[in-house]
Amino acid sequence: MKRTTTTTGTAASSEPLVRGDSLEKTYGSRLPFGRSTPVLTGADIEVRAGEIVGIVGENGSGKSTLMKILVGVLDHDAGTVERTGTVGWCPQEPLLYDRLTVSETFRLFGAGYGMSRKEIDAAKRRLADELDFERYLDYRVDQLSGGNRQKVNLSIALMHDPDVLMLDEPYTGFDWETYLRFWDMAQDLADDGTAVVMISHLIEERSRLDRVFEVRDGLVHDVTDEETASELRSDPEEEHE
Ligand SMILES: Nc1ncnc2c1ncn2[C@@H]1O[C@H](COP(=O)(O)OP(=O)(O)OP(=O)(O)O)[C@@H](O)[C@H]1O
Repeated sequence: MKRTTTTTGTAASSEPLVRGDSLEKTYGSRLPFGRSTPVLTGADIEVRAGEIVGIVGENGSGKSTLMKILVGVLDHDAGTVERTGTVGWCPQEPLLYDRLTVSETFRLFGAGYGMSRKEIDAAKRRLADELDFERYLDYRVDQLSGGNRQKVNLSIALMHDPDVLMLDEPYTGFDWETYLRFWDMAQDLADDGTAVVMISHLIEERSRLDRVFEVRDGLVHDVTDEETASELRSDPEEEHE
């Protein structure tokens, strides 16, 4: 099974790696005669190499829908998506097989990514060390705690060193230390030229994001400058100046 979506071409620094233009998506009703739900009505977004981009917005505004369309796992009704390079996706709900062990999970996804046995093993050791789950490598996925399952979910998205990393609230269930380690990893990846796109709900982490896009009323708004302005407004030191 493959989680990557690949097109030809390599990522030059600060070139757009993912671009969505005029994206539209309406979900059909789950009930007969029920109402359909228009979610995106002409959304534009561009993500460049080496930046950490946050996608924010109210519950139900369409953040996950937008991300799934950019990853390529959900069809859109209109508009275009362009991707360059490989994509890693960490969905909100882990898409893991309960009956496989953690090591077997790495082997399965690594094979899907086209990695050699040696590369898979190296990635597994590195990520298990960084996210501190070495002692669970022989556990079955259904025996893991929620936080450890999420660590595996994130590692699977990262293991093939993708050019673009799409993360849907990747730290749900992480303890504080793991959360901080996660951010170090995200920063290191961005420093190496990976484009990191993250759905975020935490005001606290806005300062870690290079750009912030808000999904609102079916569109994507670049609110980076508004965020910076509101941060300055709420900075007590600024107020005393
Ligand atoms: N498969 C589906 N079928 C029908 N409606 C859906 C489906 N998936 C999502 N929706 C609806 O589309 C809207 C956007 O959902 P989405 O999950 O993209 O929002 P979100 O911004 O990621 O929300 P949250 O912050 O709660 O995770 C919601 O009204 C949701 O109920």
